[in-house]
Amino acid sequence: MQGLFISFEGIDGAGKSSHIEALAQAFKASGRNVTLSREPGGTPLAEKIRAMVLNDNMDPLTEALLMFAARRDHVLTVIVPALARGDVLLCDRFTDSSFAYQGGGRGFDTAVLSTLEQWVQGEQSDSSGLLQPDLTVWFDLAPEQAAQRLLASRTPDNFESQSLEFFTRVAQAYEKRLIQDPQRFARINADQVREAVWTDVKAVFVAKRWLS
Ligand SMILES: Nc1ncnc2c1ncn2[C@@H]1O[C@H](COP(=O)(O)OP(=O)(O)O)[C@@H](O)[C@H]1O
Ligand SMILES: Cc1cn([C@H]2C[C@H](O)[C@@H](COP(=O)(O)OP(=O)(O)O)O2)c(=O)[nH]c1=O
Repeated sequence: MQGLFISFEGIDGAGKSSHIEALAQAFKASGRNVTLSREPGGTPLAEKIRAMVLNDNMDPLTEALLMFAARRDHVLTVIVPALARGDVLLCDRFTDSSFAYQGGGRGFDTAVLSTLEQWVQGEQSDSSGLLQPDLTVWFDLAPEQAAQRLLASRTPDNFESQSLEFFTRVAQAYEKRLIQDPQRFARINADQVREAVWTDVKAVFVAKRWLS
């Protein structure tokens, strides 16, 4: 069976987590092997990098390089092998996060990000160019709403402690990525009760005939 690469995106607090878990269960129930992973992270090396980027102070270039260094290890040791096995790979964040957070949020040069994307994902692809998810599910929620949800839930890290303006830029950068590659994205209205969000998420997978 052909592997499926699905990434999940959105600003912090948009509510990705429980739906990724539910999709993993649904795919397993349909008989598929599922690999669950996340970025930054997903390998022992990349998890060490994750601890640094989420907690240490650094300049935007260092941050961007570390995100892509973690991704390189993740692509080579988890993503490519999982897809070769025919797994459904559910990944909490991928390169769209770098364009959204480093590009949009931090204002870092997106041309440099595109070069890093090419280096890290270029040689893994077939003739079409880059290794990219087959589908990216974008949980779209206003930054004000996401901040409310996070207030109630956890101690903020380097990114979660950013301003509403930062997250507005992150959300705008996601929108730009969607416009550049609309076929790859499913935009979910995350400003609904959890059950309604799940109904919308599930419908995307049913429409693609990946779940019934
Ligand atoms: N539809 C929803 N309505 C209200 N709160 C939600 C909803 N979905 C998730 N939450 C809560 O919002 C917080 C952030 O959700 P989480 O899944 O951790 O977000 P993310 O992984 O996208 O950062 C958690 O406390 C979670 O329980
Ligand atoms: C993958 C990636 C994540 N990030 C940020 C977005 C998130 O704030 C943070 C970690 O994401 P996430 O795992 O969603 O955080 P949490 O476990 O707290 O829900 O890393 C980037 O800035 N660039 C990237 O390329």
